[in-house]
Amino acid sequence: MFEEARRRDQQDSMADKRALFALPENCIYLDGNSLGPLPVAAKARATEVVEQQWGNDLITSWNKHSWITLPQRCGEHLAPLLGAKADQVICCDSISVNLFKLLCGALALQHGRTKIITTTDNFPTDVYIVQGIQQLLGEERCQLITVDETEIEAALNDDVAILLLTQVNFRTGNVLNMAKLTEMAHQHGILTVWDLAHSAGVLPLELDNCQVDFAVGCTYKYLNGGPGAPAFMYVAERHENAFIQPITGWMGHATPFTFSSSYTPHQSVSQSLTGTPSVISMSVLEASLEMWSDVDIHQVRQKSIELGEFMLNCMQHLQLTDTLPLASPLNPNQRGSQLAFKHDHAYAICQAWIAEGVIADFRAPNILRVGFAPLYISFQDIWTACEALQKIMQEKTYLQPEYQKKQTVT
Ligand SMILES: Cc1ncc(COP(=O)(O)O)c(C=O)c1O
Ligand SMILES: Nc1c(O)cccc1C(=O)C[C@H](N)C(=O)O
Repeated sequence: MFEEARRRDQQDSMADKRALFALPENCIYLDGNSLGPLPVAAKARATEVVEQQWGNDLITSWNKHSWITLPQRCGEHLAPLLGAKADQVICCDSISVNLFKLLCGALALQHGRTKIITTTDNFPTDVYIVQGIQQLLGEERCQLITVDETEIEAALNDDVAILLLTQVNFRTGNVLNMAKLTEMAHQHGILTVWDLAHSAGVLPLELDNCQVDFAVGCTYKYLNGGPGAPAFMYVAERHENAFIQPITGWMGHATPFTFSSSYTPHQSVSQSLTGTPSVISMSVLEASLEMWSDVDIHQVRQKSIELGEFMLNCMQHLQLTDTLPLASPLNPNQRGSQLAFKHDHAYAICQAWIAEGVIADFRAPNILRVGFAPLYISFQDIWTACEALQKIMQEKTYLQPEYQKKQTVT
């Protein structure tokens, strides 16, 4: 398998992209689906923004370095990756806050319809935000309905206001069919909101072609924007005039610097902004997004699938398949850029793997999760990681007490 890994790395047309990242030595990083590593360009931009722009040019930087248009510029970099025409994507806040804005605004467009359907196994914040809106507006104006991923289609009817779905399940990696579900929702007059946290930067997306209404996503995973990097929002052009988000801050005003005492929404996606952009984070994000200008997302997807399939072959070769059964779909086209394995000691196995220099993550209650970020992960990384895993499983090193101790953030 090692020879095969070496051969595939030699044939990898994306192998040169690894040099764009400041990866630590002796570390195989299989957690870019939670926090992407540091791009070299982002590190340099952080220094420039802090030392030169903030340190030296001070407040003149809003104009001199165009800080004020960072949310729109980051949106422009993202749009092609999302399959969106320009002027529909903007960077701001977090997924959670952006979901609040989109869901409230979309509910208002649905005159009298109150039901928001999402999946029971969605990432919790998506569900919590709907619960919060339900509490704020009362059940007569917002009603949360959660269904199994297999029951989504059956739950769609003319009473439903919004279908809120995460395209790639954060635990299993199962991919929902965006084109089909969006079309089915529209047949019932339902608006769709897609969470692209585990899709952006790794799955080819076609928001415009799929006629998606609204979408959110984060930039700290496969897009390498850094911890807590600003999220993004997509508002389809056809909703631009009618959609009004509820956190009507001055940055969403048509003319913020007239300091008018009454709110006039910006007639563009900029209306989705609320307050001052986090300039340092967003500048770093912009440097990371610039890396994508010559990357073919279809090639990224192809390598992601190959890495996943190669890992499954290695696991089989090393006789790990029975001890670590797959919790992800077997069909690579049906899963995102990750594999999930079930084990009662998944947490401790993950800790023992980290001690061997392989960083993956644990998702409660029993999932060992591995993410594939094709720009910097090699086939040899996968083979080396699997060999380390085999040693841990054979020697049962995960039973050592030091690996059982739970940390705050897993
Ligand atoms: C599907 C999904 N939605 C939302 C979030 C988190 O959103 P936020 O940016 O608000 O922390 C995550 C991960 O943290 C996620 O996996
Ligand atoms: N956003 C995170 C954070 O602030 C701390 C730790 C992890 C995260 C994550 O992104 C978790 C991730 N969405 C997941 O799928 O598990």
